[in-house]
Amino acid sequence: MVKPSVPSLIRSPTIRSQQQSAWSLLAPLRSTCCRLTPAQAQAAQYRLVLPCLSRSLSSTANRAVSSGPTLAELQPANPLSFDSLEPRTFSIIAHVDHGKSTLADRLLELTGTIPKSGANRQVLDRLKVERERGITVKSQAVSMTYDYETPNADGSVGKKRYLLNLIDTPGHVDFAYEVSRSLAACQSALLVIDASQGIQAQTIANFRVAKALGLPLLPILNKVDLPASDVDRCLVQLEELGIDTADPVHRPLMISAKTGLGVEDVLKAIVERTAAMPGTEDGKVEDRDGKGLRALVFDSWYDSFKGVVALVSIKDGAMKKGNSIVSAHSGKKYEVLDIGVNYPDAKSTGILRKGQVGWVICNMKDMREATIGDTMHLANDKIEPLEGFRPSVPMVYASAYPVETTDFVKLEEAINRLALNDRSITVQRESSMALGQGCRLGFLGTLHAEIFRSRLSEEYGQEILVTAPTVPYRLTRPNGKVSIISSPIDFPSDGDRANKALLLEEPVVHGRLTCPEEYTGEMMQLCSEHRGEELDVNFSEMTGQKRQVELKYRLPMAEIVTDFFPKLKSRSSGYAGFEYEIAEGEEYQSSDLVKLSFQLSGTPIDALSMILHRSKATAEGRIWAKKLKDVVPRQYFEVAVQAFVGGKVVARETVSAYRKDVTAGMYGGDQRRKDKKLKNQKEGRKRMRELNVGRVSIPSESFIKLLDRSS
Ligand SMILES: Nc1nc2c(ncn2[C@@H]2O[C@H](COP(=O)(O)OP(=O)(O)OP(=O)(O)O)[C@@H](O)[C@H]2O)c(=O)[nH]1
Repeated sequence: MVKPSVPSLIRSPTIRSQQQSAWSLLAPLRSTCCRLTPAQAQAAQYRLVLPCLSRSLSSTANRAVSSGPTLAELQPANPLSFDSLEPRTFSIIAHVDHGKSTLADRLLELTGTIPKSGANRQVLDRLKVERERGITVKSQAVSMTYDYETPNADGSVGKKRYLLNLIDTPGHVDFAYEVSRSLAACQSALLVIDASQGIQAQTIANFRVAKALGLPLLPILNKVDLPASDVDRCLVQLEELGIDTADPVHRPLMISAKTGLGVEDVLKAIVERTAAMPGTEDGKVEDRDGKGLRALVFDSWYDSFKGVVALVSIKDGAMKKGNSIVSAHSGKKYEVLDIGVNYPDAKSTGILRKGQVGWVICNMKDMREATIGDTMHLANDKIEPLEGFRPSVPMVYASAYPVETTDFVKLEEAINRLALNDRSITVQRESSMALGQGCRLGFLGTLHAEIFRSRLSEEYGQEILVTAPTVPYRLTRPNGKVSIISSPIDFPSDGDRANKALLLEEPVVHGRLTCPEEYTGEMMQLCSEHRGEELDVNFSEMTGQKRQVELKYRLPMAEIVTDFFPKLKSRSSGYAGFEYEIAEGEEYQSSDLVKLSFQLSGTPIDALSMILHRSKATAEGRIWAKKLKDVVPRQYFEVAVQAFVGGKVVARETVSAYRKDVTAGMYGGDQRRKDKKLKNQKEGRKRMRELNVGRVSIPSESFIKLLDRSS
C-alpha cells in the first residue's frame, strides 16, 4: 500500500479545518516564514504546524499511515518527503569553465531550492579551495523539486511535480574520475558547451564516458550572451561528434547561465528527454516486501561530526533509517543511522527510494569501509551486485613529509582522511634518510596534487613538504614481467640495466596549446625544449580579434609536470593556454631514462634523486649541484657536492672550508714554523673527514626550501 505523505495529509479535507485553526494560532510565526526561501518555509511549516496538529490529529494520521512512520516520528527530524515524486537524476558535464556551476545555480534558483540573488555564487562549489580558485574539484549532488506544466485537453494547464537530482561535476582533466563515478549514478547528462570556445578536450572525453554508459545526452550551448559565441560552429562540432542536432531528443538548447536566458527550457527538457526509471513512474513506489535494495556507493567523505558519510544512488528498492544493510564488497553488516538528501544542505528524509540520490550514515568505523563502487543491500537478501568502477590510475607521484619531522602521525591521519574524501589518491608510507617518515602519494595530475596540498593545509592545518613530482615509468623485464616505477628508489641500478635487457618506457600525452599568433615561434621552441613532437598547427580566423594559433604536440608527461606551465605563462605573457589528454593506445613510449643521484662528501642524498631523460641529466645535475652547494653550510673541511648518473660524476661543486688563519700573529720569524702550522691544519682536516667527525649536516629549513619545488 502506498503511504500518504505528510503534505498530502495536511491537504486532506478531513483535517483541513483543524489545520486552519492551528495556523491562526501561528500567525506571528508565519510572517517569519515569509522571509524564508520556499524550501525553508516549507520545512519550517512542517516543524511549526506538525507539533500543534499531532495531538489532535494523531489518531487520524495513524489510521491513515497504518504501517508507516507516525507523524511524531516524522517531525522534526524528517521534514522532507519526496515519496510521491517521479525522480530524474542527471549530471552536468563540460570542459573546464564552460559554466556548469553557474547553470547549477540558476536551476536551483528557478526551482526555489535556493533564493534568487542574481549573483554568480556557484553554491555547489562548497570547498574553500574551490571558491578561492573558481574551479570545481569535487562532484556535488543536490535535490530539487520542479513543477512541470503540461497543457490539458480542455485548455487548462496541468502540473506535475518531479524530484530532480543534480550532480555537478568538475571540468578539469585531473578530476575526470569524479565525472565517471557521478555519471554511473545518473539517468541522463547535460553536455554544456561554451559557445564562444566550442567543443574542447574534456567535452569530448566526458561525452565518451556518458555515451559508453548509454546515457541520453542533452547538449546545451552556453554563454550565448557573449559577442564571441559561435552557435553554428558548435552545431557543426556536435554533428562531428555524432550527435544528430536535428533530432528532437538531441536538439541543443541555447542558453546563458549567467543571465538565466533559456534556463527554464533546460528543466523542461530534463523531464521530457529523460525516461523515468522503470518502477518509479508517477512516484510509484516499488513494493517488494522490503527486498531487492541495490544502492550504488559512488562517493564518500569523512565528516568530523557525523563520521563516514556515503553518497548513494538507489538503483532498486528502498533504504530506510534503521535498516540492516550489507556491503556486497566486504560482506560487513551495518545499521542505517541516518539517511537523507542535500536540499541544498543535508536534510534527513528517513528513506531513499529507487531513483533517488542521497547520503547514508551507518556505523562504519574505518574510513576505508565506504568502498566506492560498492553495492549495499539489505541483510538476508540475495542480489546481483552492480557493476563497480575501475580504480583510477595515478599519473603523477610525489612524496609528502611533515615540515616538523615529529608530526608524522598527525600528518598521516590527515592524509588518510583526505584520501577518503578523494578516492583517486593513492597513499603509501615511505621514509627518507634526510626527511624521516613520509608518504608517497599518487595523483591524477599536477593540479590535483596542488589542490591536495591546499586542502591539507586549509582543512587539516597540516603544512607539508612536497618533493619533485615523478610520473609512473614502465619497466618490462626480460621474463615479460611489467612493473610501474613511481619512485627513484625503485629505479633499476646500472648493473641491472647492463646485465638484463630491460625496456624502460615513459608516459606521453597529447597536448593542445593555443596562443595569439605572435607567440607561435616562442611556443614551438618551448615544446621542442621539452622533447615535444609536433603533430599539427592550425591558425584560426577571428573577426575583430587577434589571430589564434593552435599547436598540437605529443609530449612526455615528465616534461609537463615540472616547469612547463610557468615557462608557458611567462614566455607568452600569460596569453597561452595548454591542456592535455592521455592518448588512447599511446600511453607509453620507450625512452632512454637514467637516475640522477647526489652525494655530499660521499653521503647519498636520497630525497634529491630523480629519474629523467639522458639528454637532460647533465644540465639538471649541474643546476641541482649548484643549488645544493648554496644550502650546505661551510665546514672546517672542503665538502664535495657531486651529481651522478650511472656511477659517473656529471657535475661537481665544492663548498670551501673555513679558512682559520693559523699563522695569524706570527709576524716575521721563521717560514718553516709557519709551514709546519699549515701542514698540521691540513692533516687535521683530512683526519676529520676520514673519521667522519665532520659529517655534513644541512639545516632542515634550508633542505626543505631546496626540496620543496612548489614553494
Ligand atoms: N558571459 C557568460 N559567462 C558565463 C556564463 N556561464 C558561466 N559564465 C562564467 O564562466 C566562468 C566559469 O563558470 P563556472 O560555472 O565556474 O564554470 P564551470 O564549468 O563550473 O567550471 P569548473 O567547475 O572549474 O570546470 C565564470 O566566470 C562564470 O561567471 C554565461 O552564460 N555567460
